[in-house]
Amino acid sequence: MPPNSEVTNRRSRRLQEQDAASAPASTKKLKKIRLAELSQHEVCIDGLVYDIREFGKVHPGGDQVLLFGGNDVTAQYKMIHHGHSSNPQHYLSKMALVGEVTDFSCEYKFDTPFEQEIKREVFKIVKRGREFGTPGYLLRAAFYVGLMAFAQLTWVASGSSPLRAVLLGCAGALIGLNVQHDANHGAASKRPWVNEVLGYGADMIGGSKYNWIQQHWTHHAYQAFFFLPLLSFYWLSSVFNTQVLDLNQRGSAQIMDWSNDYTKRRIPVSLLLRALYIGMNIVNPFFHHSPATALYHIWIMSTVESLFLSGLFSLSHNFEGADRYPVDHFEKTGEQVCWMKAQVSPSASEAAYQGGGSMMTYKTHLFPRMSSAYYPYIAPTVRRICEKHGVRYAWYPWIHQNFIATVTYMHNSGTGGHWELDPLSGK
Ligand code: HEM
Repeated sequence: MPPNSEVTNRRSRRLQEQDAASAPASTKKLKKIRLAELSQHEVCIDGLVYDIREFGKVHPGGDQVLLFGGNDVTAQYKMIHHGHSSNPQHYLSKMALVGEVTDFSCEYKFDTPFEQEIKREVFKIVKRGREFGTPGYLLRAAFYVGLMAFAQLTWVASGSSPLRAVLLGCAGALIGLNVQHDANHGAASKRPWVNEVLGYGADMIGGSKYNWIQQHWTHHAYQAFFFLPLLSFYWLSSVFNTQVLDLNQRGSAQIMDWSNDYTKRRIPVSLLLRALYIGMNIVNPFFHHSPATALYHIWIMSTVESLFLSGLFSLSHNFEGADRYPVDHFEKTGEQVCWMKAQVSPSASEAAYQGGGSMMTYKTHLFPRMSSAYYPYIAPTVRRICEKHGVRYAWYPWIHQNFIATVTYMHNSGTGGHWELDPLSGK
């Protein structure tokens, strides 16, 4: 998804302007650098610089951690590892501390009473270390993979048809929502290789695993800035997205620098998978039908997949009263914003869960490395704690309620009805 460039530019400007006078005294002997000077093997967390070259070989989540090299990953690191706040030094000491950043700043406050209570209560329901895909989830995933394989094989071997187009479109969307999403969150399984393999589901439906991860972890860390669903153009903008050529997701590149060797090594496999996708799904129909019929079938398949996927994206992030910019308070006052509250305010909805496991947005945003199988079980607890802390929790038990809130939101966007300033006069 393309980001709101004005907002992200504002953020990076703000970061550049900050001065980290707050560096811990014990780190005085470490090298001092600016954020822009991080090497591709280094990450910054809370203003400290860690070399992750060796750590990449032993990281329990797999070597994918190297994808983040060269960046400030404070928000990403904290949100991905729900358990580390209890004993941060224990975990951080697994990485080689090499320096400190002089221009570090973070708009978020972590480990707030709200965050602590949600974690405490949720981990009474889900055992820590067992938050990955349940046998039920894996069975469901196997079904969706089987459906996709069947839909793809019949499309290729027997030729496309309107019915097969609908089947392939639906199967692709279900892979996107239920399989690759959990896998690329590192939540489908405790075994990194299972997540690694299932994550390629993104490439099987016309996208790119690595571009998706780049966009998605940035969306999670700064979520409200990164959600503009493209509705029926979703498929077109994925399949013909040239960002697969260098695996550098331009939208998130305004915040993150993805150009490192780890990423570059993934380019050949991503290109191969994209060529395979185009061969099977776009070129193949022309061998079976006239050009007009082939295009008609491709249009049905792509529209079904796009509307299925982006319809749910829209429902879960765009609704009446959604807070599009939860770090506004930080911008205006310099006071950090509770990260977990910022995750709740721009997300909805229970309803979208009906169409796709990962779309129960609060939960995927609060616990990104928890399997979507658990979301319905933790939902009442999260809701209760939000109510207790006065955090707005947009809850739509029925999909039509969510739909009405989304249409109202879009109407207001069109008319400028919920703009802070008059869109024409700017006053
Ligand atoms: C943002 C960059 C990341 C950094 C700096 C980082 C760092 C760490 C550290 C220091 C640990 C503790 C290691 C230990 O106890 O031996 C850890 C554990 C772990 N990481 Fe990461 N990680 C990152 C991204 C990821 C990603 C993207 C995933 C999966 C999607 C992931 C999955 C895990 C898992 C499953 C564990 C073990 C369970 C836990 O401690 O929560 N990490 N990581």
